[in-house]
Parts: sequence; structure tokens; C-alpha cells
Amino acid sequence: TQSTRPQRLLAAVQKNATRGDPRSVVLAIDQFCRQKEWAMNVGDEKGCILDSVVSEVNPGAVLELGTYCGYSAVRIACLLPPHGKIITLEFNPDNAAIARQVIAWAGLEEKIQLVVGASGDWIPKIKEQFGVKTFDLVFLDHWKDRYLPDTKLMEECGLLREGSILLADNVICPGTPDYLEYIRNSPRYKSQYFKSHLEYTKVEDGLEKSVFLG
Ligand SMILES: O=C(NC/C=C/[C@H]1O[C@@H](n2cnc(C(F)(F)F)c2)[C@H](O)[C@@H]1O)c1cc([N+](=O)[O-])cc(O)c1O
Ligand SMILES: [Mg+2]
Repeated sequence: TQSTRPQRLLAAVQKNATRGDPRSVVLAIDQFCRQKEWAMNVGDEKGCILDSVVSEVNPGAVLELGTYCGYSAVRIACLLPPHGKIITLEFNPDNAAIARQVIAWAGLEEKIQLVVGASGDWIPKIKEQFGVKTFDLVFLDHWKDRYLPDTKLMEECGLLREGSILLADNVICPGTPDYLEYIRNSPRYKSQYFKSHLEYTKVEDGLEKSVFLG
């Protein structure tokens, strides 16, 4: 029976990365995606921008929407301060199963809490379920038509505080026009665009970094 792309990506990690070495996991995925098979990880170029934002924010609590195979969860988790944690939401149980194994290979199970389900169901429950007050950083990388409704839901559920940072992938390609329009015109956010390229390609894409002003 035919394997899936996430299964082939996991096999490349288990073949080429060192157990317990998160950076070797990141490198193995980027090499697999450049040399063998494109996959929708944030990738190495935008990943460097993500790294610099994570290092600058030095977040105790991170929320990621869209785990996929766990590439960005691993990339973020290895930059967190000692008690920092990331909660990452994944809708597709098959993707979640692969991501768990990628996260385990990196040795980051203690830092990364993977939750399977829909954002609309989970965002209202996160505070009580995980004892989180607010998030210092949110990385949006899930379905592009969910960025705006989920941002509004996070506001309504009090998951953002003055100074919380939202970092959104793919604001150019595939694009998140309604999210960009909202976040750039809202008096409650200060936004900055980081121009880059779609992972593993020369196509323009970028990350939008927005500070919630409260
Ligand atoms: O479609 C793209 N990404 C969609 C990503 C989708 C991933 O996010 C999960 N999810 C859905 N809801 C939730 C939550 F959190 F709500 F529960 C999590 C989905 O199951 C999937 O694994 C994409 C496409 C391209 N591209 O070039 O086509 C490039 C990229 O970087 C991309 O991110
Ligand atoms: Mg993306």
C-alpha cells in the first residue's frame, strides 16, 4: 500500500536525524523537502525569521495553529526558555500521529503539547484545560481561511494580552487577504511584514508579525 508524504517525511527524519537533536531533525526535513519532495513546512528561509521572533519574544507560552508534521513546533520548542511550553493544534489525526513521532525523535515531548481537534472547539477550552492565562506568541500556519475567525476567537476568549505577538505564515502565498486586511487596519494591532519566499521555492511569500495592543 502507498505511503503518504508525512510518512515519507518521518522516514527521512528517522534515517537522517540524530535522536534527541532537534536541529538535526529540522535539517533532515529541510533536506528532504529540497531534494526529494516539497512539503508545506515553514521551511529554512522563513524559519530563520521565525527563530528571530521567538528569540526576541522569549515566550513562556506559545500557541501554534497547524502542526502538520511538527517542523515548526520543533523549531520553536528548541528556542524556548527552560519552563517555556508550546501547545500545537492539529485537526488531522494522521498528521498528528506523524508529528508526535517527529517531536519524539527530537526529544521535545516535554516542551510540546500536541492537541488533536478543531480550533473552534479547542480555543475556547485552552485556558481551563491547560492552565494557560494568555499566550506570549501565537504562530498561525493552518487553513488560511481560519486565520481571521480564529484570531477573533482568541481575542474573545481572552487568550491575548497587551504585547502578545501573532506571527502568521503564508500571508502572500497561498495568501490570507481577509486576515491581512483586518490585522493591518485594526487599531488593536501594530503589524510588520517580513518579506521572504514560499518554502523551498523562489515564489514570494512572507510572515506578518502583529503585536496585540490590548
Ligand atoms: O495550506 C497550507 N497550510 C494549511 C495547513 C493545514 C494544516 O493545519 C491543520 N489544521 C487545521 N486546523 C487546525 C487547527 F489548528 F485549527 F486545529 C490545524 C491541518 O490538519 C493541516 O495539517 C499551506 C499551503 C502552502 N502552499 O504553498 O500551498 C504553503 C504553506 O506554508 C501552507 O501552510
Ligand atoms: Mg505555512
